[in-house]
Amino acid sequence: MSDQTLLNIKNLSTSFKIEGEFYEAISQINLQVKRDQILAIVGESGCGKSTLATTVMGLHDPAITKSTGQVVFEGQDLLKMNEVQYNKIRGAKIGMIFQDPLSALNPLKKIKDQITEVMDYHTQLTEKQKSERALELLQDVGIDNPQRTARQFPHELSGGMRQRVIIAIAIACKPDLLIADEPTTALDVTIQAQILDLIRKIQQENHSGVILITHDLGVVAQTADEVAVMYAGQIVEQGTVQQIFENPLHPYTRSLLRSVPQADSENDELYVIAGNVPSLQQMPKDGDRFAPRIPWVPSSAHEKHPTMHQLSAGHQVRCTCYQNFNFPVAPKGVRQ
Ligand SMILES: Nc1ncnc2c1ncn2[C@@H]1O[C@H](COP(=O)(O)OP(=O)(O)OP(=O)(O)O)[C@@H](O)[C@H]1O
Repeated sequence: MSDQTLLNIKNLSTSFKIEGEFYEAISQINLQVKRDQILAIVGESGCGKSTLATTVMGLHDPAITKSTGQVVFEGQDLLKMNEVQYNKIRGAKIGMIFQDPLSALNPLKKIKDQITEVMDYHTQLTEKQKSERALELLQDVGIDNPQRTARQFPHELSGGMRQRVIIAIAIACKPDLLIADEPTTALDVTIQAQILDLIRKIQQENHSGVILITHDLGVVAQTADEVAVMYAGQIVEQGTVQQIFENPLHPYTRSLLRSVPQADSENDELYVIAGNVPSLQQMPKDGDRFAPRIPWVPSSAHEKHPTMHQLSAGHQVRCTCYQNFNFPVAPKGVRQ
């Protein structure tokens, strides 16, 4: 493990209690995040991306959630921490940017007070210093008139401005690790690009590590260094952004890539991956979890209990099924 590793997730599984039984939402996750690196986690809705983030942040109710494995952050296993210990790290060393800025902000508090609040908890700064820092942060995240925005309430700001405020709060204490869960989903494309540039800029300035959660491969291509593709609670492929985009191997990665609209092929019908991500109670017990959605591939092509295979430095794929087929995503003429 390199010295630059900030977060080392080992065999992490999280289960939720549903009607009295626990069901796994993420299974045996192994991932590392280094300083100066943006790791994207990509997959359709329901694949477990947010569960992974909220497990790292320690945001689950222990009465209905069980996590096993390790989440080693700067040498300490977060899963072993109590709430008091966790609170010292959350917001200070690990910052989180949430998907929906409107619900993440308090509608009744002015923007300045929402930014200084996190400093009340984690710093010894005076009131004056905190106010100055709040204005500085608003400026850092590209807000033109920080004094005015500081006095406003969330509903007075546009979606893009609110997301900038959320980022200001997340970076107020210069965290080593930033977790951004679908940070641009609610924004239009131009603002989306600005917010992604901002996250990249902050990451470079602070030498932090970033986990960027998204269902959007365009966002991944534009922002990430490393990519982990998740399907049904498992990582199915992992590699650098070049490895994943230039040599995708797992049929799920290939399907996701095929379903991205291409600017240069207007006439092609957009590929839609048939079926749905299974619910936790209906998770396949054997075989590749994606197999039911590619029924033209015989089950003999899949490993009974698929494991990760190292293909080249940094590039791993689950299941050996990619070896037997040069997967067309769906053979021509197959009706989905
Ligand atoms: N508290 C919970 N109790 C029971 N099931 C849950 C809970 N939270 C999430 N799940 C289930 O776990 C699975 C993974 O959900 P998760 O939200 O992590 O996926 P996701 O990839 O982040 O999707 P999205 O982008 O829609 O948030 C889903 O089947 C979801 O219904």
